Amino acid sequence: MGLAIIVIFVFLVLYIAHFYWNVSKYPKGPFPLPFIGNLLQFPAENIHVFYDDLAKIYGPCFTIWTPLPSIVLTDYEQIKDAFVTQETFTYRSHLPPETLFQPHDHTGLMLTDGDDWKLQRKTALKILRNFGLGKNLMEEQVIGSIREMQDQLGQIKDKSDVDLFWPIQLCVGNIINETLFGFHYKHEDCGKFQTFVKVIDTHIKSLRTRFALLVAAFPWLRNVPVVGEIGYHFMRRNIDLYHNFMEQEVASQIKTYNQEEEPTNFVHAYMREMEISGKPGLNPTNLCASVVDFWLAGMETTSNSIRWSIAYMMKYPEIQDKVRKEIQENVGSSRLPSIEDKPNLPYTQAVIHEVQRHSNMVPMLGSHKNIKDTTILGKPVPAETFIFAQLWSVMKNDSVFEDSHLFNPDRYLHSNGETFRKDVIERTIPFSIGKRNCIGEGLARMELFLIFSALIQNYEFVATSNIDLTAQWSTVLTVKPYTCKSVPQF
Ligand code: HEM
Repeated sequence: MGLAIIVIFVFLVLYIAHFYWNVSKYPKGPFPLPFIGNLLQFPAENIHVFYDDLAKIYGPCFTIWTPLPSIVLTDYEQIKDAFVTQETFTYRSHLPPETLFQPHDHTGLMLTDGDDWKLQRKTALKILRNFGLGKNLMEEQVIGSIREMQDQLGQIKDKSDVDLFWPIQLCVGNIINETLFGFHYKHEDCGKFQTFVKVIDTHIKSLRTRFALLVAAFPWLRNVPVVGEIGYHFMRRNIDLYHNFMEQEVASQIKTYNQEEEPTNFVHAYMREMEISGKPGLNPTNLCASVVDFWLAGMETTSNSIRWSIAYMMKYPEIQDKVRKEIQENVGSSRLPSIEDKPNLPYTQAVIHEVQRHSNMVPMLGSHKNIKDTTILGKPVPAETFIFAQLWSVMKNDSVFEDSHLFNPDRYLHSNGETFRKDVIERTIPFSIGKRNCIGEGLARMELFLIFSALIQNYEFVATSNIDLTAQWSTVLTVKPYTCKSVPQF
């Protein structure tokens, strides 16, 4: 008995000594405790605000123990040095809850790294580029989905109390669905779509809880009641519903693939790439995983951005009027705005930038990891450290955004109201920067422009109650639910 106590005591002393020796190798941050790191200091919500406050004490590159060593980056120069300049930070954590995104780790785009990731990313980018070139399939698909949304909005009888949630969600979902599978849901018959939107929503909300962080640090906690259930099993069961659904959709598209025809959806185009390249990494498992990634990464982000933009327009009706005036003068009312109109609508573009900056919707990125010892602007980063890059802090604190708390689209334009301020655009980074930035950025920018300008062209949106722009916290910062009066313009 006495010996056992001595052994445990020695083990604890050695563990604690090793822990603090390890702590000394990282950039300074709040004092961590052995076993639990800084977890007790974590707020239940708004972790990005907690990190932002810590940056005021420890600077823009500090360590937080979750209880795994994680470096938080809160300003542009640090993020640029890590993600643009260095390749080593393109690696992922490969820990839950992020691994739950896929039925199999190391598949698809978001959860792969090294050569596997390069192959998937290169293939997906090639397909998306091909869709955006030539007859511009992508723009056609976006406009087709906008028409479906217009139809849905037009059929709403009581225009004094309109909830835009599902029309926007379906429009964005249909664009991804068209791109991936080549068909879209009719608004009168979209029960299946609504079910998996709810599954994704639940998953995104459960990603950043303390229990999820604990299970990431100590995977054996999955077997402990309550912690394991909330931090792992509940999420696994929920997201499996969605994986099954995606597998079925991909399987039915694979059946319709015809080698003789030019591919018009992602599944067919990927199959074509499988045939042409013969690379073993291009296979049905990675195809399915890439499709899962596109849905997860592309839907909530884009639909939320559009919901935010209408909320801002209701809060600032004079800005909404100015956007509509610009659209009416340059596009008119007989057709929907197109990408060709973009250069003639600088104010509309400035508003979209400012909504993305001010709503600051993706507060911090999914975890990145470096596989080699390195430095970030002189600060040591040992291999296998997790990196949390806070885009939120950049777009709130960077000195280029004067009076950053104000919603002011004019900050993007020179005094002539026509040309853009490159210095301000450069630091507006909602899609992140560098080697692992958003692969859907081009599509997302097209969607934001075409959907937002079509909505403002066709309706005046008037708040029916106070518009509260305080965000709801989850992996993506969402706007509080609102309803509005939608006044048709023609
Ligand atoms: C307003 C809309 C969007 C925003 C703000 C956004 C933002 C981001 C950000 C910040 C990242 C980097 C994540 C990281 O480094 O961990 C990212 C990655 C990604 N995004 Fe987007 N995104 C949007 C729309 C889309 C769309 C429409 C798609 C595809 C249809 C998409 C697909 C992806 C994928 C697959 C990745 C992972 C890339 C990789 O790991 O190499 N996103 N997105």
